Amino acid sequence: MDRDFGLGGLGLNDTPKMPSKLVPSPRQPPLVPPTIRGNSHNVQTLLEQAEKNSGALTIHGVTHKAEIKELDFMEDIGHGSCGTVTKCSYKSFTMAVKTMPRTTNSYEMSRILMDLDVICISFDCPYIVRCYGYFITTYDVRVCMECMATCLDRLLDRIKKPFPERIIGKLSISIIKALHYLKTKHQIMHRDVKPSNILLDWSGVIKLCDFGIAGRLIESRAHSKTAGCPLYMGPERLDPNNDDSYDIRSDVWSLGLTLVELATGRYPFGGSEFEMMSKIIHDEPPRLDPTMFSPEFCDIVTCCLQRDPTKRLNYDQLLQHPFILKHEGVDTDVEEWFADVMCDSE
Ligand SMILES: Nc1ncnc2c1ncn2[C@@H]1O[C@H](COP(=O)(O)OP(=O)(O)OP(=O)(O)O)[C@@H](O)[C@H]1O
Repeated sequence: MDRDFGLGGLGLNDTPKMPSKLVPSPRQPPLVPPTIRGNSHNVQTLLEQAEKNSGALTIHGVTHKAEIKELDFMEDIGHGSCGTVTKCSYKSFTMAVKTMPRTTNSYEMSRILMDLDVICISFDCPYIVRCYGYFITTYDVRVCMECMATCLDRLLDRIKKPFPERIIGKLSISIIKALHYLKTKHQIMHRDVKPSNILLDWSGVIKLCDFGIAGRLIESRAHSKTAGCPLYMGPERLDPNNDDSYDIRSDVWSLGLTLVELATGRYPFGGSEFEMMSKIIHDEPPRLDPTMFSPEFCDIVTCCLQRDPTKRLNYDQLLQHPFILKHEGVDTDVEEWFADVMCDSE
């Protein structure tokens, strides 16, 4: 694979060299706790380590020692809870730059470092948005990424109609492979799978982004209950009576809800946020209408949206599911569909 960032962000190359707790070595068992959270000493140390590679941008295999003033602002892309994303150019090369203000709050800082860490170590996954490098200044952290065309929630908003099943088939493959990669290669779960964290580029390539609240797995389980958007959390993460740990199957639930939202054009629960969360915990999980969708599609959604996490399929099983196998074998032109819907919605 063409590897665009030799920096590997935080001093990482093909093999992570830094003995940092920020970087789990794939060769060791996953057992680095989510160390950086809430521990200001750790956060400071990790930040100092990361600063060593600040300004190294690797584009088309060439590493440039860049300065922030060489980034030319082109336009705003959007804002999230952690920062702002803008389109910039560096020596005529277009990038999306996510700027996150530095803060003295070590939890917030650990989110920024986690986002940076995961995107950097995932350079070899074609289903995760690519990082060219980053800048750490006195005031903020700026992550330079490949510039995608849009995220799926904005696209839904814009086209105001559901995505066709064949497109959902293709994007399911990419997202399941991205999540599977994070789990098997880095022992990480995403914890914030939702349409706004799935990006699409103009050639129809689909990628996962936004790793600020990703969690390290300890003996395959994650422990922080608070991280993530509650509306996409599995019932086991919302239920106050549940113990504090959960596993990748919580991301499988979030994936299932995302598929329903894309297939129907709307988030499946209504009411206030509290009512929606209560429905997730107590009501029957959403299902697709079998008169409108193929049996395989209805089935994969049912397999993801099981109230009992142990009944949900894991990634290996999802990758073997008939819905995924069917769409892997079909030549679907996502690029053409995307160009058409963008044109129709102008
Ligand atoms: N690499 C990228 N290329 C193009 N657009 C991007 C890229 N990364 C993020 N965006 C867009 O920028 C906007 C802000 O993204 P960001 O990840 O900061 O927040 P979010 O995911 O929307 O919200 P939150 O962080 O609260 O979950 C989103 O609309 C997202 O689609």
